[in-house]
Amino acid sequence: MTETTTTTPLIELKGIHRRFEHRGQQLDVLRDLNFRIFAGDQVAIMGPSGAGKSTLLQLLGTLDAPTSGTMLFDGEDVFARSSSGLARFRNEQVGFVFQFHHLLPEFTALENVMMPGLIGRMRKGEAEARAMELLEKVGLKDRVQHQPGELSGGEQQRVAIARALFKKPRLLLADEPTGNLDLKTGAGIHAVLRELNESTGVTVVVVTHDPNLAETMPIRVLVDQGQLIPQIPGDDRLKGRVSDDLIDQAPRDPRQVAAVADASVGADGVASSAPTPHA
Ligand SMILES: Nc1ncnc2c1ncn2[C@@H]1O[C@H](COP(=O)(O)OP(=O)(O)OP(=O)(O)O)[C@@H](O)[C@H]1O
Repeated sequence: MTETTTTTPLIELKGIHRRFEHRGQQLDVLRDLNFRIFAGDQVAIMGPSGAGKSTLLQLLGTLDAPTSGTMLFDGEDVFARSSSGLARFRNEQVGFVFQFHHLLPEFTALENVMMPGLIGRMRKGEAEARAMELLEKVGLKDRVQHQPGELSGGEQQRVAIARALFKKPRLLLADEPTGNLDLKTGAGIHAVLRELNESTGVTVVVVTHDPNLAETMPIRVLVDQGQLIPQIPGDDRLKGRVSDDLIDQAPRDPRQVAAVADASVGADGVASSAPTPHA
């Protein structure tokens, strides 16, 4: 579904900076990050552990806010909203899928998927019909009455994807959705995400460690030194999405980045100095 376009981006990140402060130390995870995502894009975000992938995804989903910078969603400065306005934004526009599916174990697949509708006071019949349609789309028509414990890991993740799409969000964010799965099952999950992107037009952004899975997504970016650069230097598909001077930038040796990130983790397992220290 991805193509270079001149229309208004669905999301525009402008000069995003995210600094964490921990025990008096500052950690600048994202630094002057600029990126555009267009409606219908399929984006893979890669980068070594600690580079800031989850931080970026959390910002895209407004679960976290930048220290400075702007995020426009369909032209609107979303972080200018009140906290209830942000909650409404998330509820209406964003679906989340995480590494661990967070399904309710005592409910069936169907009930899990229709839960957002029931919470939102949708009529039961309507919620059920929508959930059935989504479960069919993710290939689980024959598993609707199974509880999560009676489903495989890949099937559970498909249920989580169906649930994330229940409210017809325009943006689907997935943080390592295959991190807990073997390669073949993970490939199946990426295929489902691509099919849903193509059939519903939902914009998909996936964080993944796995280069094989990332390769199935047309837009591939790397978090490197707090910015987003193409995974493949010179990748024309990034035109209009990252600034021209970053398009040809080659990533640093990932082992170097990982080594710096590891060095930033203190004995308590929490980052205590910056992978990209603030001068
Ligand atoms: N709330 C926080 N307070 C302090 N430091 C934080 C906080 N959240 C994240 N960090 C630090 O920010 C850095 C980036 O974290 P993030 O989770 O975004 O990395 P990641 O690229 O997703 O890593 P991984 O692949 O291991 O999940 C890490 O060094 C982390 O310790």
